[in-house]
Amino acid sequence: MNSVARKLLVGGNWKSHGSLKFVKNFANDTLNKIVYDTSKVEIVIAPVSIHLKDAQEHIANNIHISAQNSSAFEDGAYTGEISASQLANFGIGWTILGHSERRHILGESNTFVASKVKIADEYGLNTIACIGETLDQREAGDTIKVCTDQLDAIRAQVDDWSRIVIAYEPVWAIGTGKTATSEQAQEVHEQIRAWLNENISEEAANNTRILYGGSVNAGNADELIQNPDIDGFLVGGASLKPEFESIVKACNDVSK
Ligand SMILES: O=C(CO)COP(=O)(O)O
Repeated sequence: MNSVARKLLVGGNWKSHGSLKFVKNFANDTLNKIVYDTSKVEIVIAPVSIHLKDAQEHIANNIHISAQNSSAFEDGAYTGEISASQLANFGIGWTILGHSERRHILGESNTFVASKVKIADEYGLNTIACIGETLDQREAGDTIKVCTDQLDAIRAQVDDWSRIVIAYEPVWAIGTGKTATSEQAQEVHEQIRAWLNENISEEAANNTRILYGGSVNAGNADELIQNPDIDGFLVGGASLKPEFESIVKACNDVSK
């Protein structure tokens, strides 16, 4: 594989947090003031869906707005769902799919997640596809198998990987304060890239961003981003705080 410069990506997954006041204040006080090189770093912020319009209105600074989910179905009789076509129509260019909270709390299967990625791709949305193992799976030595099974399910339905960003989020590191060590994260990212090379294409392996997520904060971002296969972060808790700026800065300042 050639080494190519991939644009780094910092995603803020706000989960089911925030209010309209928070969206406006955080946009004005933090997000819109972040100084970064847009040729090097991309920022994507994902508020809850009823805050998307306000996020579009208040968040500037070349920051993309993302949904936190999109439907596995087209428009139709699917109560409570928001379709990829409706998001695209609303001017939303990104969606987060397969987050472990949806896989584990809401029971989304690998195949169901893959159906969502397929439809999102058909409507031109960029997808941050989340994968990752539980602690039990890691301790059983199944980390790579779990991750590649999740990726295989997407591969079975999606040919074009150019709009897919992968987020490796070990479930045991999410919201726990336990970050994967730099070595643990790099090891998995390297194997995900090797999977892309073998199963999608060399081009996909070279170009696909692989983000790390799980207790990323201002204190560990500098070290994690030094790794050759870590192309940015998907940040939960720290993306709701002013320290998000330092995480973007860590990506902006790294030389790879
Ligand atoms: O789930 C995550 C991002 O999608 C990570 O959450 P935390 O950064 O809060 O651990």
